Formats: sequence, C-alpha cells, structure tokens
Amino acid sequence: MSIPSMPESIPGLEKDFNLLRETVSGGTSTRWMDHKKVKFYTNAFIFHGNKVLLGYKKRGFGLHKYNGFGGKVELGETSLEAAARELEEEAGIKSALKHIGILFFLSDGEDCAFHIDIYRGDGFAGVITESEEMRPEWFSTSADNSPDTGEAPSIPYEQLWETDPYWFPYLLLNTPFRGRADFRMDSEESKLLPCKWWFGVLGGSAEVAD
Ligand SMILES: COc1nc(N)nc2c1ncn2[C@H]1C[C@H](O)[C@@H](COP(=O)(O)OP(=O)(O)OP(=O)(O)O)O1
Repeated sequence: MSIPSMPESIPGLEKDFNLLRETVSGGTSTRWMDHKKVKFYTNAFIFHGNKVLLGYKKRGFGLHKYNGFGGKVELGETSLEAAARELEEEAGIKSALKHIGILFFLSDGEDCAFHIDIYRGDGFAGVITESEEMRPEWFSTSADNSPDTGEAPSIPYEQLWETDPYWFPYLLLNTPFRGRADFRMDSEESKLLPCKWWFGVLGGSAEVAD
C-alpha cells in the first residue's frame, strides 16, 4: 500500500495544518498561486432534520449557483457576527452557528485570496424569507431520498461551486475540515475551473470522500 505524501503546509492553511489529515488533492498545476492580500468571508449552512438549507444566488458573485448564506466580514465585526448578520439578511433567520471549516480560494489574475469561514447551524429561529440576493430552498441530506417519498430534492452538486463536492461530505458529517483551491480561467468553457486543490479533516475519523 502506498502512503500519500503529505506536503509540509498549504499557504493559507498553515494554522491547524499539523492537525490535518489529507482527504483529497489534485489538479494540473504544480505550484500554488501567489497572493498579496486576503479578504474574509463567511458561509453558513442550516440543518433541520434530514435537510440542509441552501440559497440560490440571484445576483452578483456566484450568480445562479446554490451556496450557504454569507458574504464579506465588515470592518469591526467578528467572523461569527458577520455570519449571523448575513444569514439574517439573506434568509431572514437566526441560528446558533458553529464554526466547522476554513476554505481558502485563489483565482488567476486576482492578487486577493478569499478566506471563507464555514459555519453549521442545527435548527433555526424565525421565518425563512427570500431576499433580493438569495432564494432559500431545502435539500435532502439522505442518500436514499427519492421523488415519490415526498422528501426534499437531493443536493444539486452540479449547481454548487466545482470544489464543493470535496468538502460537503464533511459538512454533512459535522466533521471539522480545511481546504484550498486555486482557479484558472478555462478558455474552452469560458469560466474559472479549479487547477490545484487540497482538502483535509481535523483529526482522524471521518469517512474519506471518493
Ligand atoms: C470556490 O469558491 C467558492 N466556493 C463556495 N462554496 N463559496 C464561495 C466561493 N467563493 C466565494 N464563496 C462564497 C463566500 C460568500 O459566502 C459568498 C460571496 O459573498 P458575496 O460576494 O455575496 O458577499 P456580500 O458581502 O453578500 O456581497 P454584496 O456586496 O453583494 O452584498 O460566496
């Protein structure tokens, strides 16, 4: 059995790196992109029973994709305060949010990296309300849901960001994770696609994604 080689660290994920266990890495690039600045964002995913709430992005960055609820951390706010504010602005609800992941993204031609704190909320208060930015919708977290059981539809992985399927299993399993992906403009598809990525879990016992 071959043991995958472990890089010494991943720029942007240095904190906690010694606690991480790699789960998946890949891409065509051999080196990580450089960056000069980092912008801080949040992303919150709400769970209720066997469902997860995602928002369909109606404008701006990530248009027509499903994602958690979040945005920029404003001056003077903590990341958790920003996550709670964005959840209320975009979906009309509050939740006891727990920090579960950190993602670090870079795009070719951008000297600014995205650091995204991922939060998980189990349960919520308030009435889920569509905003001008997001249309909230429930999706099933069960692997075996079928349309005739009256369950929510399956998570639409093809309408999430391309690297989300690598870390979503850890969010669903409630397992702390970290990851980085660099994106490059694909001239054939005319969109940014991942060219190098690395994802890992903190500690040792999560199921590894295929
Ligand atoms: C691969 O890259 C990404 N994947 C995922 N899953 N989410 C990402 C990625 N890159 C950015 N995001 C998230 C981070 C934020 O939650 C949103 C972007 O926030 P937005 O631009 O909407 O920020 P706001 O402060 O709400 O902006 P406005 O000025 O438009 O209100 O996407």
